Amino acid sequence: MMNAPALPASAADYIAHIDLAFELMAVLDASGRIVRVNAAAGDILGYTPAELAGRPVLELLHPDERADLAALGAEVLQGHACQERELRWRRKDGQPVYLSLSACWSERAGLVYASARDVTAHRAAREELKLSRERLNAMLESIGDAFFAIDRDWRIIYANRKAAAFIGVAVGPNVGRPLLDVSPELEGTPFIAHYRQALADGQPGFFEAFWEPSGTWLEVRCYPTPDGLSVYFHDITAKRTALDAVHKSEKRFRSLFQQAGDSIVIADHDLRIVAANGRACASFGYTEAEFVGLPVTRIDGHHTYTPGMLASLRAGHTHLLRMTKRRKDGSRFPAEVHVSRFEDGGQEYFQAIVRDLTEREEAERQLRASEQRFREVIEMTPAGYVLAGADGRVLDVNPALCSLSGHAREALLGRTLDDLFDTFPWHGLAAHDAQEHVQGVEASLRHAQGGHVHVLFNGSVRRDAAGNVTSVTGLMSDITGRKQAETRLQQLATHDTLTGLPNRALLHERVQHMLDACPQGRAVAVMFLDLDRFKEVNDSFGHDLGDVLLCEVATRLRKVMRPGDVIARLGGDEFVVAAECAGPADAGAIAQKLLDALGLPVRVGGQDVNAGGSIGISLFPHDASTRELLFQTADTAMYGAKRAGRNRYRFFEPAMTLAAQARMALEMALRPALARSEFELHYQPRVDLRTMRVVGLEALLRWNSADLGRVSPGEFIGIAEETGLIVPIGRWVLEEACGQTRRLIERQGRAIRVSVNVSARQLAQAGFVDEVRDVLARTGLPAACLELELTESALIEDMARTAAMLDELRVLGVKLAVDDFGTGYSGLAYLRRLPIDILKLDRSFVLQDDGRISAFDFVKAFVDMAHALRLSVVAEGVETADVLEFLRAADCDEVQGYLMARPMPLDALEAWLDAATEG
Ligand SMILES: Nc1nc2c(ncn2[C@@H]2O[C@@H]3COP(=O)(O)O[C@H]4[C@@H](O)[C@H](n5cnc6c(=O)[nH]c(N)nc65)O[C@@H]4COP(=O)(O)O[C@H]3[C@H]2O)c(=O)[nH]1
Repeated sequence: MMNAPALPASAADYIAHIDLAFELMAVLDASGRIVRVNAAAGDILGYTPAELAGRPVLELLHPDERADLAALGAEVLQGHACQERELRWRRKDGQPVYLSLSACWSERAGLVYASARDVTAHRAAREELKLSRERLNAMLESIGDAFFAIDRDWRIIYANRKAAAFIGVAVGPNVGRPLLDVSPELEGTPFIAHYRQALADGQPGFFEAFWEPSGTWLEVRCYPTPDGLSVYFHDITAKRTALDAVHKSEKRFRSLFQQAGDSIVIADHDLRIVAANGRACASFGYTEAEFVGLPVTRIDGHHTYTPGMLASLRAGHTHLLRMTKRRKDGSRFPAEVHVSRFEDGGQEYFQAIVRDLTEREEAERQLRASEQRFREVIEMTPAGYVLAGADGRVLDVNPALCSLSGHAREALLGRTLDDLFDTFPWHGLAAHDAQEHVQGVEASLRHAQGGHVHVLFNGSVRRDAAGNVTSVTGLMSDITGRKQAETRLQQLATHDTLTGLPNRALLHERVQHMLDACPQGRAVAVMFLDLDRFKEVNDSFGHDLGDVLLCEVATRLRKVMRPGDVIARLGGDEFVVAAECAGPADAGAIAQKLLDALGLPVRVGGQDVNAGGSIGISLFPHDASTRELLFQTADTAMYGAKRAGRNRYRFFEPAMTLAAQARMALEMALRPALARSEFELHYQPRVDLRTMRVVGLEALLRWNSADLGRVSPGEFIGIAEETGLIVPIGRWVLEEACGQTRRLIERQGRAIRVSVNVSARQLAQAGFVDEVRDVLARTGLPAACLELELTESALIEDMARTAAMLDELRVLGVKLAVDDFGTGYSGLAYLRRLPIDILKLDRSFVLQDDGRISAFDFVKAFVDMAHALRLSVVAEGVETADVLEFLRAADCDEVQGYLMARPMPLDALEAWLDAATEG
């Protein structure tokens, strides 16, 4: 023991007392050296107090802890007391010992007072407790179930992770919090009710409940503990789902059983019914209760479950039977029964599924009746019917198809549709995507005798569930008649009915096609052909024979032209020919061939007639670049040919267009000419050949156009006739001629006959006779002084009507002359039927083309014949004395011509007459 400051006596007592303490108590100086320790140091550290006195306290400490103690010592020296700091010390025997140290600094004493409690055992126990808690936790974490514990205040004491996953109770942060704060969803659930119950009763609880938030079924066990409540819960969702499924399936099965469309009856080993569904009750008339215990024979029309069948059922077979079943009221019904056997719970059962066939048999009966009706309809229908399989082979036909095709039924069966039809309208029939139906398709059926029959085909296919064609049905009606009518209609619409040649519409189409296809360097010639003498033939022989001529012309044109060429008739005597050729030379050759063909005489009405023709040619692309222009120019060229003297062909020339334009200008000028008083009459005397006295005058129209100057009748009369202007002009001429002649007669004091030209258009006017009568009445000219000159063609246009009209004129007293006689086709014979007085021989009748006088005998015979018919003969265009003599010798009656006088105005004529009379 070191020298220590003396303690007061009471302190000695105190020390004695301290020595008795179990705790180690020590006094240290400021440097940490032990001043004094009590006796407990021996027990705790193994040192006697003497051994420890004077030693630095740090030496007693475990080396690891020295730094801590040094820091602690520094704090204590600054006046901070140290409380219960656990530090590891080392006993004298080297064993560690844990001391809980408290120390304080006494400023006054300049000493540190320290006490230390041996906590080694306590610390070991604490460690042990901690370990055991960790083991428990590990165990609780490792169990598959969820677990949590709450105290009596419902505060969470512990929750494993599983529990957290289930109820949202996280382990760490929520320990100590009230359960319902952490998981408010629990409120009002069976869980809370059960926990309360267990806490209240002190009895463990067990229940299953559904935990909505996680969608899980939980099996829950809760155990009251002294602290509160421990709760385990186990996820039984899978089990519950499986159970539910079983329940549901059972329920479904039950409902299926009950609601099955067929009756289901289950019988036990003794063949007594143990169950029957709703349908069975409805079908058989028993209630479910009545069924139970009923022997199956009560519902069977006859005994079904024979030993043989039972054995077969027991061998695992099922049976499908067609039988009669019996209801409770004894009535019976046909049924199809499916019988089987099964075991349940070691018991044997028989099940019968009974399908009531009453409706099906009725439906089958109706189907048979409907099939029968269908058969009858098919047999009777006039439409051909064919049924073929997927391979197109004929399976069935009706009599109509036999008669349509000319084959017997047996000959048709087994053939393919392709054999049957020339062209079968339905391609790819067997293909998956073949059309379901075809309707109104035209097809051509092969006939047994060769040839084919046009039919209108309707068909449909049948398919199996996989969409494959299983059969084909077709119905067809004969449309040969309709087809012929269509062809005929087509022919009529595109062809001329008389000659069978294409008409205008088809001509346009064909020529257009030719133009479109015309190769570079080639040409298309379009020729307009007009018969020169058709009108005369028609007029002379009538329309029927005119038609004969047209047909003959068509035939000849066909013969001349090649197959690819186009020949058409536009109407009347107008034909058009079109051909592809090299150029003008070819076209000319073709035209000449045509003219040659037309030049040959045609036998019409017992006479040879020379039709002749005029052809206008236009060449594509030289003359015209479009079809329209090509036709126009060919037409113009044709008029050119006609004007050039007929029976010839002319190529189109641009000048022709000018001529046509000139003609148009003439027409425009002619229209107002009458109103503008541009006309006047000239008169040409007619002389009696025997006396050479003037016996008459011919009134000849003259036009002094304000625009065009003097225009000769040869230029405008034709246009006036074509346009109909000749009617009012002719009326004016008649009135003017009659009036002037009456005044002339008055002045001359002798009868002079005036001859007025009347055109066919005038004669065709219904009121012509009245017009003549009125003019005579108005002008006062005696009817005998008026002679009407009519052309041959005007006379014979409508013979019957003309004859009647001429008779009326004759009755009036007017003389009738036939003008230009000899230029037409009329023979003398027809004149006998008409009241004609005078024949005016055309100049060409007397003179040949080259100016030579015709054969005397010919003219003489003609004049004699006219005289025999009591007709006087006037010769026109007498220019020379030779001709005059010739005519005199031929016994001609009167003459007219430049030799005597030219046509002249009235005043000049009067002077001429006066001079002649005087002469
Ligand atoms: N080369 C020649 N010719 C002679 C001779 N003597 C008379 N002529 C002409 O011969 C024509 C006779 O008249 P047409 O045959 O009736 O022929 C007439 C007649 O068909 C028609 N025409 C004239 N005036 C009328 C009329 O008022 N009404 C109708 N519808 N036609 C008329 O016009 C035609 C031509 O009349 P024009 O030019 O006046 O021509 C007249 C006349 O001038 C002759 O010696 N040599």
